[in-house]
Amino acid sequence: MSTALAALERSLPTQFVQRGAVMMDVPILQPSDPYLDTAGEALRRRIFLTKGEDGRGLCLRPDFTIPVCLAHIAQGAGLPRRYAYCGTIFRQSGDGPSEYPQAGIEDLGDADRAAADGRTIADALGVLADCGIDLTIVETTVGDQALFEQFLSSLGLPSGWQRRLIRTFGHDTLLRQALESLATGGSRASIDSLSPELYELALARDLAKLSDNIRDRMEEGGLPLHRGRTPAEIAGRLIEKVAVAETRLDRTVLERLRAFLSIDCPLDRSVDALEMLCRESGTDLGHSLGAFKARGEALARAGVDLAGLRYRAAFGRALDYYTGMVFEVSAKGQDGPLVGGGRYDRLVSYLGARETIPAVGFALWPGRMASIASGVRA
Ligand SMILES: N[C@@H](Cc1c[nH]c[nH+]1)C(=O)O
Repeated sequence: MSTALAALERSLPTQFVQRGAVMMDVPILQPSDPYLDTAGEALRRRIFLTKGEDGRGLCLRPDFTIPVCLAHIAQGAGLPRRYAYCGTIFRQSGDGPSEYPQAGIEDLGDADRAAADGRTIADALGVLADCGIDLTIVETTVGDQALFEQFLSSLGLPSGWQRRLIRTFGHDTLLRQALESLATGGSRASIDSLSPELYELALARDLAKLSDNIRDRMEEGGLPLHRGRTPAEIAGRLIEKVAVAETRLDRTVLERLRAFLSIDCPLDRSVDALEMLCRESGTDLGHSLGAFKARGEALARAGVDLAGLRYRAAFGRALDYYTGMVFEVSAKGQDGPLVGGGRYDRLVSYLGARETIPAVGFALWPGRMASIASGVRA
């Protein structure tokens, strides 16, 4: 290990504790289901999977966010609480290494979401600076999953399309392709093999008749039996699929979506840009825009210069658990982020907590930091 990396790994826990976090150790071997359900396509493919003696799916931890939340639930600790970690994560990669150091802070249970978001970005930048990274050579990009979802719902797209677009958020190419098929009705191929009878019932959104028809076909053995899916569930999906395939987006709606996605400006100008778009297109971003503004103010109060951050409406992170702010810090000219993080308000209850727990965090990549750091500050 390089001496720069070893020095970083020694200093990061102290820096986290100074920022009010408690260090947490989590096992390397983790249950795989939470990752398979929430990690998003890009990460899912890179997970090292195995099985326990009892057949339970396990994996080598591909990040710390999920294990930290699971450990928090298991310990039943009080909230709010900031957890920190520094250790190895495992992600398969074709040519490069598959083990990397990762360190970070997860902030659980702070109901003041704007303040917690602001503190997260401020801490991420503060830690980089304290590790000897010149902040003039880094670029911070901020996006907002909730704002994107709110904008989609304001367009009145069928829910299947909204879900499809939400899944592509954070993958620029997939998002472009999805917009392309929305413009041309290009996803019809996905329903070409559907029988005319099923197609008509799905198009008419006749759930009862469609379910009956599917049940009959299943009983006759005409359709493969999907383990665990009822005829009504299959019918519901089919209705959605046909609606998605049949939607060709109205030009003006598509232009509004493209105009939103093309917003790319310094963060201090983002509220003006969003408000102008809303005014021009008659869109109401409601509560999400309010939360976005409050976050900007909290960031400024936390000492972050908003003019130095970039807001990109199409910026998302390729993990499915995010629900609000997402961000990355990268060194200009270097591949891969130094820091990545965001808000994930649904994850902790999904993992088993009884109540909804607001949560936000960031992870640092010490290997990348070591190659550009000029030395940890004493
Ligand atoms: N676990 C995420 C980063 C993160 C921490 N907290 C929230 N997001 C990653 O590995 O990219």
